[in-house]
Amino acid sequence: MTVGDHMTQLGSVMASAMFIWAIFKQWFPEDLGNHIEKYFQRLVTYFYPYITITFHEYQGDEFERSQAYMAIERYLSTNSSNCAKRLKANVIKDCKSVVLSMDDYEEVIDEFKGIKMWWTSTKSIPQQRAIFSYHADDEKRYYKLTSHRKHRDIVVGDYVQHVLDEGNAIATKTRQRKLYTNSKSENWYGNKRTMWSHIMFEHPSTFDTLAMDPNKKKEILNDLLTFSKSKDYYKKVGKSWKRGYLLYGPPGTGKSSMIAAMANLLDYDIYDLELTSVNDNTDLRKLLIDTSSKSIIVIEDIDCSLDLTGQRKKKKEDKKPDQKDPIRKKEKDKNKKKTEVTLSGLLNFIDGLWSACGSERLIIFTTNHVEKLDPALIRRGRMDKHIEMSYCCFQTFKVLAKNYLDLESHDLFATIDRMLGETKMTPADVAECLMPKSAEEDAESCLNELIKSLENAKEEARLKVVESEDNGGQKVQECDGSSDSEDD
Ligand SMILES: Nc1ncnc2c1ncn2[C@@H]1O[C@H](COP(=O)(O)OP(=O)(O)OP(=O)(O)O)[C@@H](O)[C@H]1O
Ligand SMILES: [Mg+2]
Repeated sequence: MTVGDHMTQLGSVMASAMFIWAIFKQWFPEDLGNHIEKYFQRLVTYFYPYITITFHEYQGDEFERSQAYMAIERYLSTNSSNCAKRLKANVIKDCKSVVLSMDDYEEVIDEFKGIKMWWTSTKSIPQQRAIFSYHADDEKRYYKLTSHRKHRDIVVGDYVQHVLDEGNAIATKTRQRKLYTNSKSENWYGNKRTMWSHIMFEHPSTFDTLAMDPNKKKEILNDLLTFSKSKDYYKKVGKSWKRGYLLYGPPGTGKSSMIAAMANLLDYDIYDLELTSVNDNTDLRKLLIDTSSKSIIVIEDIDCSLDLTGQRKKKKEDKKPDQKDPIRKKEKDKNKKKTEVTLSGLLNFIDGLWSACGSERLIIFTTNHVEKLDPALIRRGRMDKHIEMSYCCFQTFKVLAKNYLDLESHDLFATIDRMLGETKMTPADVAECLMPKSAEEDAESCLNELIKSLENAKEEARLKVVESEDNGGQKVQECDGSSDSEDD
């Protein structure tokens, strides 16, 4: 008879004895019954030569699945698929791969340093179902590890750690990156699980496809790689392991593409934080606590999200209509009424005590108007690196030409070089010109289209200057003639 059979038989004898005792217990006074049960348990433990450890899927009132449970699940999924007879299939990565794990009540045997370990996956179903529960179901799953008592130290110490480490290593290898976004505070219904919703993150942008000055690109790349390897350094200097980036520049210069490239480089998740959906500073803190390590927390268009900019500035500035971006202004006004997140709340989110929960995180703000931001928000230490994403220069164009047309040089490059120096055009607009619109369009016609667009942009810019000069002249005359003009 194997140890496994022995354990099963002994286990069932003990279980039967416990069952019989449960029937008899009701005939005893409560105190006496509890007393007998205590000694009975001790007796069972004395004769039962095994130790059993359970790992529950949810611990206490936590909404999140236990990290240990998930690590064991992954560890056993590599192990159990060979031995277990009943398996659960979990389809991942757009139905491209299947992860198998032990089905409920299935048992597998693992071996560690010559010692046998029995794993069972079990679930308990509550007698009374909750009328309303946040969990998808009320069944409580757990893994039970059983081994011989004489190996207790190895099981509790080395083996459990080995399983958790292996499980986490498998997670890193098979990790699917996610793009999270926060739902409106009023839709959380007190349930942590509804705070962030996510989709799989599969953005194709990389540092190779990102068009910008190669030296600047290399500097950012090194900065990111150094950060990701600096766990010990941050600990040594007493800083939490996080780094802030401010990406600024006109629309279409590659700020969002840069964030995607960063996530792809470091294999991080992205939390796209929509500040206007957050009710107040308390909710902001809850969201922060619920983000994982190895992630990028992004607040796009920070100047439009909240009135974070005007608090320390003159009121007069606020009263001016946002003529440049009326849609964003309207949105901003609408949202300002709903959210009570303040600048100090946001600063606390970035580098207050709460920000130290979790580690290995990037916090990125993007803006089209860096000059509008409160200096406190972007000072070094909060936003450690300020990166300007600007209009297309010749270096940027060369990366786009290589990516979009497979061209490293061409006779027309010299003309484009000269024209880019004279005209402001975003990489997004340049990329649009370089993209062939039909099968007949070859590289040269794309370059010619770009030259035409650059000529048009130059002419438009010239007309704007003439127009503004005319308006300026007119305004001076108006000011001379009237004392109650708007600017006064
Ligand atoms: N530097 C760049 N390198 C490569 N592609 C770029 C770059 N800038 C813009 N693009 C192209 O233009 C599109 C728009 O760029 P992106 O969304 O990154 O701009 P943005 O700076 O985030 O704009 P906004 O300020 O409006 O959010 C991208 O999908 C990409 O195809
Ligand atoms: Mg963007």
